[in-house]
Amino acid sequence: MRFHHNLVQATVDALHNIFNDGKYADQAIQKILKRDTRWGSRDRGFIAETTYDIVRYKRLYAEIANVHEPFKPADLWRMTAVWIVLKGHAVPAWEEYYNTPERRIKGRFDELSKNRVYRESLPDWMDQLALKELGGIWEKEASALNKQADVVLRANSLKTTPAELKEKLQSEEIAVSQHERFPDALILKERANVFMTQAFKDGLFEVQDAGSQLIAPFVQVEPGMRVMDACAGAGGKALQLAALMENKGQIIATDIYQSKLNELKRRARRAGAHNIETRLIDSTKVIKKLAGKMDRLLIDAPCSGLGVLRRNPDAKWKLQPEFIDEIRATQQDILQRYSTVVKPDGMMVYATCSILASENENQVQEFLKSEAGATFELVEEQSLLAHRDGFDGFYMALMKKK
Ligand SMILES: C[S@@+](CC[C@H](N)C(=O)[O-])C[C@H]1O[C@@H](n2cnc3c(N)ncnc32)[C@H](O)[C@@H]1O
Repeated sequence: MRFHHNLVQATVDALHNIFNDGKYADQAIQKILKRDTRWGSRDRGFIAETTYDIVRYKRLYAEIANVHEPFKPADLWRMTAVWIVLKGHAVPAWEEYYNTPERRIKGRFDELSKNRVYRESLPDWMDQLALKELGGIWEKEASALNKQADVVLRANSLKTTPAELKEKLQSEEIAVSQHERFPDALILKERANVFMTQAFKDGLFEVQDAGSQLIAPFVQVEPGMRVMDACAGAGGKALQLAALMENKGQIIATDIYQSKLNELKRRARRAGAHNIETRLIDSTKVIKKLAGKMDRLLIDAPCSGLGVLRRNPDAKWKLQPEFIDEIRATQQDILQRYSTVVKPDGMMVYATCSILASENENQVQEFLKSEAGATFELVEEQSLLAHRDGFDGFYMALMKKK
């Protein structure tokens, strides 16, 4: 493989923004990619994938390169040299790579790989917490969460079918495959910028992981129902709920951030979803007004995001144990307060993109034992794990109001 100095320089700059300035990896990469309009898709792919790879394996690469945070530019260059050697490529004869100790790098890799926290590049606290909660399967899950995630689309049934979309994408030179477990999902055979396609501009699909696509159907909505999507964010699940409801009935999408709800409205227009109404949660009144009125409630709760590390590897370095404690309290509070909107015989789904029992099953059990939860019964639980199911990690519980 032939390396280009300006592309590695761009990678080093992106890493600086992520590691030293605390920027989110996706945003830092998007910004760097705007730097040179002459870069083609291969160049862009190189910068994005190399940056993500080094973010994923930060602890391992930093240890091998013997560098420490905050990283100086020379340290980041050393980490890219480690990446090049471990990928089996010849190190370019550039000044930054002068005297790269290739044999030592390989030796250190073999030595450090015996220890999971280095091999899978994990903070100690995260490794211990996940081991405590997941037991023996953590080993395999940690490794699966370090694999690059597929790009998965959800065909928007308000406008198209998966078969029709597949053809349209093919005409735009994007090849996709289908998966029997995920009926609306199309998986890209090769990475591409799907947001540039006409099919996207026409609202024929959304980018949504296959695991995430199982949550809205789990809510068992029907056309004409009144449904609340309590933690709607920018609306990934709300748009899918609208499609499942064939635009009939009402979806009340709430969040504590107006900016996310604005983005939801924009996406809904593109998708042709007309039955979504957004409401900002800026006081307790919003929930009180809806008490006992909803046929269905979806709580797609804020969580640690440990199930989606393949997509957000920088979360390994940004997450703190205190945040997970706080988010657990928020999850229980949301369950307690929002569950009041469900009418008798109505149903509620609690979902997260976490793989920790303390954010999932244990939260549901705690809720069911509480006063608010005593009027609900658990119908079904489902969880997805990256190593077992091949997609992101998710949890969902369906509860019925007695
Ligand atoms: C997992 S994300 C939602 C993703 C979204 N449902 C989707 O499918 O794209 C969780 C959301 O909960 C919101 N949130 C956090 N605390 C909340 C609260 N107390 N009430 C409502 N939403 C809240 C966050 O702003 C965030 O958008």
